[in-house]
Amino acid sequence: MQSFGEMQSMATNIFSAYASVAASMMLYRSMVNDIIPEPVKSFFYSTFNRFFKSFFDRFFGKLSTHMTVVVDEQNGFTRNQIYDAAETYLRTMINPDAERLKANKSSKQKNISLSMEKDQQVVDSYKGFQLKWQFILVEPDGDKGKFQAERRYFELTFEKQNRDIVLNDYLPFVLAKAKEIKENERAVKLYTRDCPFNNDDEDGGGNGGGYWGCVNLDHPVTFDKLAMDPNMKRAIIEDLDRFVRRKDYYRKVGKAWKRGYLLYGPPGTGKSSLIAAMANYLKFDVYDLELTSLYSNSELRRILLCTNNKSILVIEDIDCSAQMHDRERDTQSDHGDSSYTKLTLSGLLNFIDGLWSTCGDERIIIFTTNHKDKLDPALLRPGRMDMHIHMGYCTPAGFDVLASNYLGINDDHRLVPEIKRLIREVEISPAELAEHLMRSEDADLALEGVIDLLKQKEEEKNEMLDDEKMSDDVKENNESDEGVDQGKKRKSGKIMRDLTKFRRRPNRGIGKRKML
Ligand SMILES: Nc1ncnc2c1ncn2[C@@H]1O[C@H](COP(=O)(O)OP(=O)(O)OP(=O)(O)O)[C@@H](O)[C@H]1O
Ligand SMILES: [Mg+2]
Repeated sequence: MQSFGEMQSMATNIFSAYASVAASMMLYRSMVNDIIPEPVKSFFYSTFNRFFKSFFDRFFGKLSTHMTVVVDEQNGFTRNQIYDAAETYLRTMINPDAERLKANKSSKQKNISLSMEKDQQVVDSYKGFQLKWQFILVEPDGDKGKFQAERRYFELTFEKQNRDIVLNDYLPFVLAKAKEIKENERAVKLYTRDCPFNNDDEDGGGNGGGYWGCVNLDHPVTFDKLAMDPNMKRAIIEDLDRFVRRKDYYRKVGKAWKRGYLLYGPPGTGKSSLIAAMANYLKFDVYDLELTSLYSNSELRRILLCTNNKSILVIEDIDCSAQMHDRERDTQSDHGDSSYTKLTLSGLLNFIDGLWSTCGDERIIIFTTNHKDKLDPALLRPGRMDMHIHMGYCTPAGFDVLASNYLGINDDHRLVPEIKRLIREVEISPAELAEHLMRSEDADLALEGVIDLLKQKEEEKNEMLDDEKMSDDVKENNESDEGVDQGKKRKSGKIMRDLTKFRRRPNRGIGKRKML
């Protein structure tokens, strides 16, 4: 057995032999350079270099305690997933003191990301040992490489004894981590049928052959910004979490990996905002489907089949499905063709339950309505929509969220108790409150404006109650007093008319706001 010193001197001898051979070759090269034709020369040089390189690699490789895994960008004609994952993962590991960095941003990303420069190294540690990543970029070789692409790869170097852990644990860990980073970086998209843009050029999918246009859904709303019942909010978040982690469970019970929500409540109570919060939370794209723009079940099927996984299909104001039945008659008369499949609510529901549910994964469907009572019973039958969520008028707890969100104040502000008292008395939507809270940057002024608004609503409510009481009294008198004169009768009729007029008055100040 040779000692380390002997091995070292042997290596030195071999190295000096290589150096002298290389020097002679240089001399020889310059002598024969002019005589030997180019193709013969290049064959000779490459064979020579390859021979010595593999000899030295093999010799010193045996002595080294480290090993290197090469992760090439390309795997034949396809991309190497480990390379892509390493690139993403290493972005988060780049040394803050690095002198050179590369900055990138694609249309799919929300923020700028950094990547490694040529020959840059990153040291990572995993389960108590260290690994070194190095990014290598080999540019094409002069004229010879005119038609070659540059070669990019990572070298991952670590101690040989950790080989199994690196291959079986560390690399899968890098793959999983990169997936997580990509999900977080990804901009959520809003797809609509009438959008002329398609900001989805990178993966080429998603626009369904032109059926959908899309833009980034840059809606800043998150669950903590939503004024709604805290228990309901928690229940929704838990439901979403359970849904996304139960892939295997859905498979096991033989159910499509889909979830349906029905959001109902008056205008301006946050139904559309809740959808945006769900999309931001799950990083799911949103497909906003306007049913009134469709004329047949087959058209509906085509566009629904062109939606991606991990998405939310939104059908707002589903109570307008009544119009679908009317349209059914219209199209029948227009086409005069009984084989033409008109768009019907049952067509939509059957498709969602049937074919659409068998293709694709992680799909959410959300219907919204201002009038749950007007909905077709088919939509409300048990099992159709998994969760019915009521978005109601603002509560005192909801006001705390709005006040902190819009004015940065909490409930120890002197005007807040009065506002909360009034909110308990009257019906006001978060949208209407939000609009008043934004009217001044001065919290006192904004809150005083809110108090005025609430007092006005309280007054109207009291007036209405008085009118109601009066009309009940008049009715009672009319019934009991047979000899009531005509003048009194006219008066009672007027009160009744006024009251009906008042009741029919639209919810003032609350416009129909479409957010998505
Ligand atoms: N619950 C809420 N929490 C926070 N802000 C809200 C809430 N509800 C409404 N808002 C504010 O009011 C605006 C309009 O609300 P949104 O469009 O979500 O209401 P909606 O229930 O969808 O109304 P519609 O029935 O008219 O579609 C939102 O952009 C948001 O600023
Ligand atoms: Mg809405």
